[in-house]
Amino acid sequence: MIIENHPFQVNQKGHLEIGGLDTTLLAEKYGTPLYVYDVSIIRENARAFTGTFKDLGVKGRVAYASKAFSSIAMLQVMKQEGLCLDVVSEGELFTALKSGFPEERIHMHGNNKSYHEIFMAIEHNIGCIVIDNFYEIELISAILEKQQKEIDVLMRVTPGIESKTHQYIMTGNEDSKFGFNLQNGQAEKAFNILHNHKSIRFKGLHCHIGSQIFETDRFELATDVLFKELSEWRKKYDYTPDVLNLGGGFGIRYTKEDEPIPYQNYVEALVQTVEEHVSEQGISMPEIWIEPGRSIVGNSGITLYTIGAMKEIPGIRTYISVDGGMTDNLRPALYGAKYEAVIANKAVDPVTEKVSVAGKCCESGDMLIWDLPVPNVENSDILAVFSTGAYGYSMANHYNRFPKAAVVFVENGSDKLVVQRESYQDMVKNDLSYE
Ligand SMILES: Cc1ncc(COP(=O)(O)O)c(C=O)c1O
Ligand SMILES: N[C@@H](CCCC[NH3+])C(=O)O
Repeated sequence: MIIENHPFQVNQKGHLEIGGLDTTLLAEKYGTPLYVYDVSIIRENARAFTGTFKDLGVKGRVAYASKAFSSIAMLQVMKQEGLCLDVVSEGELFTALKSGFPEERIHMHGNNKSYHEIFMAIEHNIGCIVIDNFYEIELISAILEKQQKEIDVLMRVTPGIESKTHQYIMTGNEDSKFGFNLQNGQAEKAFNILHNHKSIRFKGLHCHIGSQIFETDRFELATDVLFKELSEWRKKYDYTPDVLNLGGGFGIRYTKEDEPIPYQNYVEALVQTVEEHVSEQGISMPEIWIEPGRSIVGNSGITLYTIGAMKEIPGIRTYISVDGGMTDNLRPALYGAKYEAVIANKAVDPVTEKVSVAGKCCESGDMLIWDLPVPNVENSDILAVFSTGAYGYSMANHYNRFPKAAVVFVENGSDKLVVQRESYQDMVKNDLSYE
């Protein structure tokens, strides 16, 4: 039997399966909370993007936004799929290098890159730095001079477009901490510095309008805004871009209210919009780069929890508490994000009640799901929350000194531990005594 809205099945015992394996056995083997990824879904998602560029015969790059989930094993899967990689910090870059990711396929982002981060990126000859601000231009110039090198860069611009998503994850609006503003002339000023720079190879523009976006129209609108500016720069400076990076942000299904469109549609819409502008302006087609994070890993991951305490407040609600919460999934507390879940060991049992799933942190706001329909729930049942593959582990934290959970990859019926569960010893390893 197939689970509604999610790419998983139920086995003959009535247990939820992932990648051909019984989730209750995975929970028993590795403990809970446990993040489990079906790697075949990750590959399928990645190929939906790369395959569309191939089918359209358009030169493109798909850079996995590793902020969605960065670990050595995950980046090795991205490498195997031939993707490029977006990193936003020295830590993400370090992980990429440790995973053996080809340096020339790494792109570096960040709205406040440190001297150190830029130094490391240039030292490792990464493929591209996406410049965000004037201070960064100064830092890069000084480091290139010191290392006697050149580097490819893109310039991040904010097109002044509000995407239809949560306010915290909009990035392309005018009032944004990211990038150079197109409206007030900052972008043109930066362009003049970059275009004429002796050791910066200015390849083009970058724009990312936000995350968890379901329509193609805002992406098309943002592309229109870029071409309006580019048309000016062509007339004034005889400049045409080699590359346009149109960001990530493609939406996935968390609950039945979400209606994601096929990933192919985003690539097709972006390519078509760029082609129209290119032919109108009579210039050559730039390479189109995109940076999906959530859409590559989000629906491939689930989190398994063990249900513990339950509290019924007659006439109000029943709380069931799990052995994780906002420490392994901050999204409900931070964005009011919604999730769906099943009792993994009773995946086909008839629904009898609604319960609300609480985490075990000392915060009333530590609620994972409100009003979840479930069969008769008992202590020690296993709860499986869907679509936790993106921004789960990567935003995990140590509140209340809960150790970070383990991560397991499954593919073709076999399982492999890829991130160990943290120990209490790990938790205190940087603490020093004051006695
Ligand atoms: C610059 C940039 N690129 C790519 C992404 C990836 O976004 P998503 O995970 O929604 O695809 C983000 C996050 O919003 C981002 O800020
Ligand atoms: N962390 C966010 C997305 C941030 C995107 C990065 N700019 C989320 O969970 O939805």
